[in-house]
Amino acid sequence: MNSGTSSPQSRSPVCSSPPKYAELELQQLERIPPPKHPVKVLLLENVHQTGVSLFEREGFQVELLKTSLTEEELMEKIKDVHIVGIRSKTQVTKRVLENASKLLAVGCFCIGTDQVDLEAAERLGIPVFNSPFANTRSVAELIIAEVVCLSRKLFDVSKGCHEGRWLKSAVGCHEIRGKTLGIIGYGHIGSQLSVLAESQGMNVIFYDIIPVLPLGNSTPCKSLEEVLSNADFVTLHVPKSPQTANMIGEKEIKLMKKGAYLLNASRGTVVDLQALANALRSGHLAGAAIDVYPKEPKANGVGFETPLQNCPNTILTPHIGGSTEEAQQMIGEEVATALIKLVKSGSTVNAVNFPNLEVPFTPSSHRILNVHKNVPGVLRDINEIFASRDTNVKAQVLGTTADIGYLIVDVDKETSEEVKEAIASLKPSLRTRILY
Ligand SMILES: NC(=O)c1ccc[n+]([C@@H]2O[C@H](COP(=O)([O-])OP(=O)(O)OC[C@H]3O[C@@H](n4cnc5c(N)ncnc54)[C@H](O)[C@@H]3O)[C@@H](O)[C@H]2O)c1
Ligand SMILES: O=C(O)[C@H](O)COP(=O)(O)O
Repeated sequence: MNSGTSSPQSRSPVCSSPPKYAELELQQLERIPPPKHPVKVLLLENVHQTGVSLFEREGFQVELLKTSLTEEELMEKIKDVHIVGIRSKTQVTKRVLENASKLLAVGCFCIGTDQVDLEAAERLGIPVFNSPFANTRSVAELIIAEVVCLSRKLFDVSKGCHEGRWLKSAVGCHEIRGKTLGIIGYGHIGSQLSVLAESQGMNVIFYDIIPVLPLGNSTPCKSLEEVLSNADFVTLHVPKSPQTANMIGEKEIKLMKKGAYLLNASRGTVVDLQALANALRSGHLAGAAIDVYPKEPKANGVGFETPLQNCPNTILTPHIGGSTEEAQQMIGEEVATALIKLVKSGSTVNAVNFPNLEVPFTPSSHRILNVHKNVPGVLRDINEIFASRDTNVKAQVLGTTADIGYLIVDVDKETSEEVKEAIASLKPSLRTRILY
């Protein structure tokens, strides 16, 4: 395993300018006193250097690993970590979270958060952050490229040339203009792709489980089946969920037009790859482009296997939909900024499993945070602790979910360890932290 403290990564010219988004956000935190204790950050899966630099600028101690870790490895490593940053591979399970008594937050440096047990994190008082659309454009562009490549059998003829075979032919090769792209899941990526596809002269139809605004001239369909039976290209942009598990299997592939193409850059659980391989080998489908797999290697190297290997006109990529310098830089900035804000100010804005709260900094205030089980009377008990110590509350904001309450309190006196202990010992308290 390649590891080290803040080991430098290769940087392209597009990433050398200072991150503007982060600058603006972090400037607002400059007046806040630094954290009372050293902050340890563990970053896995080669999180981009922009994130590393932002943490280091705050004086946080960063350890960056190139790969993901197994559950056992992570359980060991996370024990004394305050912030953990992952991408799509690392599974942050309930067991891992229960072993992370110092953990303040999890940062998913990607879109998907299905790799984290969000419910367990919430119940343990740990907010989880992601980057909801920084790699959207990268995925949409990849799909457009693949639609063209599949229509022209580009990978097969290119492979032929590399191997010394000249395979000039127009048979089965088409323009994409006038063809129908069927998008399953019309969220950030699906809708962005819709715009790009129409600009290439494609007709767009789509299916989503919620009502969404059809962009341009795209047409919503009433069912998955309607998209499958009418599209020349079917592309999947749904999240991993129990509803999307194996949503495309033998039955669904049979509904697709003969000679149609299937693309999946969402999650590997969505398509039954053996059924897809059968359809490609039988000639029912004319090609496929697959970026995600039910089981993906935890690090780069050899040994990857899928039933799609050597299927005709089949593009296989190693989960690189969001892997561009632009996307990774933006993700690094966005997620690191959210995590720094959480550490310094308690802000949970954009957390995916937590009440979203933010309280502006006011000089001469002292801030304490408390996460508790959402039961009646907690606020009364906490305020009683302050009142009995002649401490005046200057600002107090509470947000709740069904299970937890998150409280940010600003008071007029520096909070002592004794007061912190009194709050932390309340039965419903999950996590209590003095910020400044
Ligand atoms: N290959 C990559 O590198 C890569 C990069 C980014 C995202 N992704 C994956 O792509 C997924 C989609 O990303 P996004 O940003 O567009 O997410 P999003 O949340 O913006 O959109 C997902 C859409 O799917 C819809 N949906 C959910 N279940 C559905 C179902 N059963 N049938 C039809 N529609 C359904 C939702 O209503 C939503 O509109 C992510 O969850 C992630 O797993 C992969
Ligand atoms: O969820 C995502 O954003 C994508 O799957 C990309 O994940 P990655 O950062 O692990 O490439």
